[in-house]
Amino acid sequence: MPVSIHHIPRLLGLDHTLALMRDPYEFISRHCRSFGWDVFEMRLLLRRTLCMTGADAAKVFYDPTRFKRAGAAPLRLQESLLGVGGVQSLDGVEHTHRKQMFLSLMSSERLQELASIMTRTLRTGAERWSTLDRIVLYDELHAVLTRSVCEWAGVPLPEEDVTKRAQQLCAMFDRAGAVGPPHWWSRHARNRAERWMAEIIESIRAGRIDSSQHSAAHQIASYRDGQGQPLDAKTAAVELLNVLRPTVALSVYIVFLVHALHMHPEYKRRLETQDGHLAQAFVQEVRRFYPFFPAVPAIVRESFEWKGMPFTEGTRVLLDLHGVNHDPRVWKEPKLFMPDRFLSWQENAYTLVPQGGGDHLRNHRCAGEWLTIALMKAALEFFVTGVSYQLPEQDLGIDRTRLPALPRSRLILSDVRLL
Ligand code: HEM
Repeated sequence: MPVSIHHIPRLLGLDHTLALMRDPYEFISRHCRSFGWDVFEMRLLLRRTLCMTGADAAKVFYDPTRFKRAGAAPLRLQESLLGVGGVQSLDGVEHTHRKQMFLSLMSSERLQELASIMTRTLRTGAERWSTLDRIVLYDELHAVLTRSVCEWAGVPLPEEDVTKRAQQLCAMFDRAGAVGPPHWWSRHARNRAERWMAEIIESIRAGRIDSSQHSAAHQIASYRDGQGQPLDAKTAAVELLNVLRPTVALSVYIVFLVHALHMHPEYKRRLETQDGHLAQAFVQEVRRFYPFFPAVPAIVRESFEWKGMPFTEGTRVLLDLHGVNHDPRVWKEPKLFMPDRFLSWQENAYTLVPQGGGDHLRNHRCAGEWLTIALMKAALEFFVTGVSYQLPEQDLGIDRTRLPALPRSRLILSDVRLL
């Protein structure tokens, strides 16, 4: 029996876009708490929008019979973060077919291969860092991850282009949520990067680049859809960027790993001596605890009612990913950083959703989640046993008004020494 409510929880006012942008991580859960309900209505970009939080909401949100993704992402995010025509915007069999291609890149051997490349590249980076007074880790990681993922994905990257390409890949996720000039730079960066990727795809197809058959570039260039058709070069470029861009975005999580090690030195000591269970638990808690991707959008496919709220066909809906990860009904002391909670955790596709929920193939859950965990574990090992460093005086407070959130200092390291 659906629960009925007499008054629809609704935010008063013409539009709430600015309020959401000012407080992207807490906005939805704060209002759900004040309404005492898991869903409320507001206006976003002048459209009626429903915001939902909690594990039950995640279960409904990831039911593809109720929601679709075509037309869900606002144009400004397509022009910067996502691109047009990528897997994020597909539904049904077309989505599953293309998603399968992404998931086929994620065998455990391939994940370990990228983890080894990244560790090697981190060591080379740290050799240079050891000659400098101090470094800003967030900025340095962009080049490390760009080099690593290009090598792994079969994308040739001349040394003289590393800085430029790293800046372009970073701008797509680091400035996408901004307004004004930083957002325009993000769009410009996407245009340049898509042209670069389209050239790579065409060169592979013409046999001018001999990339490994297993590489992401080769797989995307030779992908055929359900009708046996290849992707046009622009869409293939968007999909190759769907591998490169988020891998460089791991710089955010690696900064948070080092931040967490600094704030909780007892874990550093335990990680030096304990087996992989604690490393896995530490990585999971970093993904749960720190703010990264605040919410995801979808569109109601056919009208239905949930918790007394009418979900009318065509309405935009936001699922509060950060709020689900901090829901006190599921997580004891959600605002405390406690990796031990994951030592006995039962895997659940709807309570821990930093990279989306549900099923990786059938739903839009992040295609790179296993890769993210593998690279975070490799980075954790490097910063625990591979290198020593100091954190000089700096502002380590997390700026939650920017997207993605980051320590205000972007994490400054000094006295770096390879061990
Ligand atoms: C850096 C950490 C990462 C975070 C926080 C993250 C987060 C997310 C989120 C929230 C979604 C959307 C889920 C949804 O729409 O329901 C997503 C989708 C996706 N992610 Fe990630 N991601 C990360 C890393 C990666 C990596 C490393 C890759 C690839 C190598 C990747 C590839 C994708 C793709 C292709 C999709 C679209 C999936 C689909 O629409 O079916 N992500 N990610």
